[in-house]
Amino acid sequence: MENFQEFQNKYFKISETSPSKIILFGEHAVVDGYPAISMAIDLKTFGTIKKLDDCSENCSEKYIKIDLQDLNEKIVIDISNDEEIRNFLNLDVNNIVKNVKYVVCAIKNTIKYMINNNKNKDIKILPFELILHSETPVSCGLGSSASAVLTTIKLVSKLLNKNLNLSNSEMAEIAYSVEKEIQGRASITDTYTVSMGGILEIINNEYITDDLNLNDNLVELIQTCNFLIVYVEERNRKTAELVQEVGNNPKKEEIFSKIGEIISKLKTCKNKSEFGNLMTQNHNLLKDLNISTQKIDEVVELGSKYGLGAKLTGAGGGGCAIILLDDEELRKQELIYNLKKIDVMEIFECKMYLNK
Ligand SMILES: Nc1ncnc2c1ncn2[C@@H]1O[C@H](COP(=O)(O)OP(=O)(O)O)[C@@H](O)[C@H]1O
Ligand SMILES: C[C@@](O)(CCOP(=O)(O)O)CC(=O)O
Ligand SMILES: [Mg+2]
Repeated sequence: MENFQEFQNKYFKISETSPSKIILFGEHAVVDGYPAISMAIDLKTFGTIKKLDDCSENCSEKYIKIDLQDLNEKIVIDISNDEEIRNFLNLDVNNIVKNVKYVVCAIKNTIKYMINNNKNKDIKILPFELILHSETPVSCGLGSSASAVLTTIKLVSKLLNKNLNLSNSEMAEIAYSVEKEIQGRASITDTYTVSMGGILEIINNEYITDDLNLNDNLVELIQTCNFLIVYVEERNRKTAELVQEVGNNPKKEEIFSKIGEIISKLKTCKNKSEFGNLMTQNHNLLKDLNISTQKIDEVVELGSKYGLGAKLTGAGGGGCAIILLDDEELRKQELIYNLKKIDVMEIFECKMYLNK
């Protein structure tokens, strides 16, 4: 009969969750160093990991198994010998055609980080099975990529060394390395927001949290705001493509600096009406960047009519919009009624996520 240690090794199962995010101001411009304001939200990715039977040293077949339920994809990575492991750690994930690249890259970069930072000198890459599921709709501007990546990093680092407690900023650093590797051009916004929780300001690709001098008045104002998240329509392009396209837009500097000016005005913004107005102004600049769609514009119009302002959130090209709600319940009901009339995909109440 197996002893307790053997039993634990065999069935050791770890579960983790991570939030997703909205960008209140500054998407795309933030990739070029302009400021952005983001907030972690309570729509989560869940994951679980367990060791697979680690057959004897001479065993010729060892695998990492990944089950990505939302993508309907199952993947197997061969780690049977040193050469297979080396190949995996040197893998160019952008050669993978399927959408599994974020999670595969997260596993690869976590293992590399642990090896390079000597957190676990004799790190043994054990066969394991990882399962992910997200309540955040995938690829629609709510940072599902960052959320799936962070959940994977938490699980893999814990499984490979259960005494190792990577800090939130270490995990954010690994998560950012993944988004950068896949997007090419990427800011730290999504990965740091889901890792740190709360409200963040990003400037020059560095972050300021609300306990690190982020403008108090602004944080207080945002905390009194009620946002609605509207999943307007499916996005047919990934963030990576949209970011490249915007990067080649000849008007981008002019538009980004106007987005920067909106964020400066935010610092002296006194009330929700002004805040909502600035959101709509930010949206109009994203429209000029050609990343909005007719249906998102319709939702933004409804958001400005029945709420206090609205904009698309994330990379655009479809996906989600956020609306700042009027405090009057009747206006909210009118808004929801009109959103349903134009057949939006889903409506979420927006709750801020704070890291305990
Ligand atoms: N639940 C998930 N499980 C596995 N991979 C996911 C999940 N959610 C997102 N991803 C990965 O992230 C990609 C979408 O990322 P991206 O285009 O940046 O959209 P988003 O705006 O949601 O971050 C998916 O194609 C997939 O590779
Ligand atoms: C467009 C961008 O500013 C945010 C992308 O967010 P999402 O992947 O669409 O959730 C890109 C980035 O900051 O790296
Ligand atoms: Mg993303």
